[in-house]
Amino acid sequence: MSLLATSDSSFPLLVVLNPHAGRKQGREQFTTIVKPALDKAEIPFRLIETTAKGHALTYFKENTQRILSDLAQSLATTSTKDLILQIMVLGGDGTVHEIVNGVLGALKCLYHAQSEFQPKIMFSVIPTGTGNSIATSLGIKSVQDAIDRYLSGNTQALRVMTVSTRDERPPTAPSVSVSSPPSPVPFQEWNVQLYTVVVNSFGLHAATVYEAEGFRSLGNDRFKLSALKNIALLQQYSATVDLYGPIQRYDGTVGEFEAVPTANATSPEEAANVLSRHLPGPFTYLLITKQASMEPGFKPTPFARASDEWLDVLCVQNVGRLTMLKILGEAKSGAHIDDWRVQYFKAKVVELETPQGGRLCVDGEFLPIGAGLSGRVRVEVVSDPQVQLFHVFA
Ligand SMILES: Nc1ncnc2c1ncn2[C@@H]1O[C@H](COP(=O)(O)OP(=O)(O)OP(=O)(O)O)[C@@H](O)[C@H]1O
Repeated sequence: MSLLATSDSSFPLLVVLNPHAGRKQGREQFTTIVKPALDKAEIPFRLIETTAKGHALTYFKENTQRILSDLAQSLATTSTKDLILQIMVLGGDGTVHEIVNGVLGALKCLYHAQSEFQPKIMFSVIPTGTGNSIATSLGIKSVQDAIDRYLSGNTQALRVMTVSTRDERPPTAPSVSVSSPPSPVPFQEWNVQLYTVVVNSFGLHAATVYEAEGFRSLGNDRFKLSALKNIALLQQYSATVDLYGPIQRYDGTVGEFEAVPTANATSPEEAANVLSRHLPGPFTYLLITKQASMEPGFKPTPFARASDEWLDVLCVQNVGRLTMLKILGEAKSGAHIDDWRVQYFKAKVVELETPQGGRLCVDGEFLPIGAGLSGRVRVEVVSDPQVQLFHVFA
């Protein structure tokens, strides 16, 4: 998709610079590479430098309506469907996550009044964070590469996931049982807590990200150090996970995803519509993501695509230290998915429930999970066009 048809060259590109991301080199990268490139291309921009955690979230919550109204004025249009707002992010996935949540928080109230309100938000992600999962999954190799892709104008959808918890009303669905998985609980009973663009994780991955914050000065190595520490003290995380479908599972013998077989299916069509799969845990490692790579050289869900409607679910249940080390070692290239102890699914909805509570890592933030059915958490890919506004220069 090219931007040339609908963007307004006089409206400034918003450049959001997180000076704290990665090894704190964002400012330098901006001054030496990004700004000269934008100046050379005569692209006007407005710089927003974040000053603290949560700044980008608050900024976009408070200012998105005004920014879009200024953009509409500059385009002399009344149709919000024509609006394309470009945001260049010098930061990592956490900064993109804050902006997405800020924009959607700002637009929520407009939707009651105006069902047609669907601007497009185009991100240019300049990888100056640590993991840079979005940029790495797109194959972006450097700051210059990201700028070149911005200037070439090709974009693709950046599908958003929701993370929801149950509301306070008493449950109407049957409680979970190992022998018979529950039906998905109707969406009206769920409250969206957060929007997420990269990864939701539980178990070792969540523990690794949680502790890696303390090793920020090490750059990318902070994840390796934290992972090694958590593998040395490896825990199994009690939970049950239900996948709702249709569901596909990667089959290493053919190198493809296949519909999850069911004992009762009488035809391939029926098998393709398997609607649920119950995983009893305990979990060593669980990722629910739309990105193929979490960081350069780490490709846990190699078939994930930011632009499609699938959740990629990587699941390792109840394995020991050596097996986990082997699996993570092979995940550098993506070869781990051929290991029989790794379950790799595609699903539409994932629900997780823990007996004693725990924490879900949501794009680097941490959502506490309550114990039992009332703490059940649900992840799904958004199909609502009023939420699915985001695109990324690819
Ligand atoms: N000026 C600031 N000082 C301190 N923290 C900030 C500042 N601006 C933003 N932050 C916070 O920095 C954190 C890290 O940002 P971000 O996630 O983009 O980088 P990263 O963690 O290095 O990269 P990645 O998420 O790709 O691994 C975010 O939680 C963000 O809220």
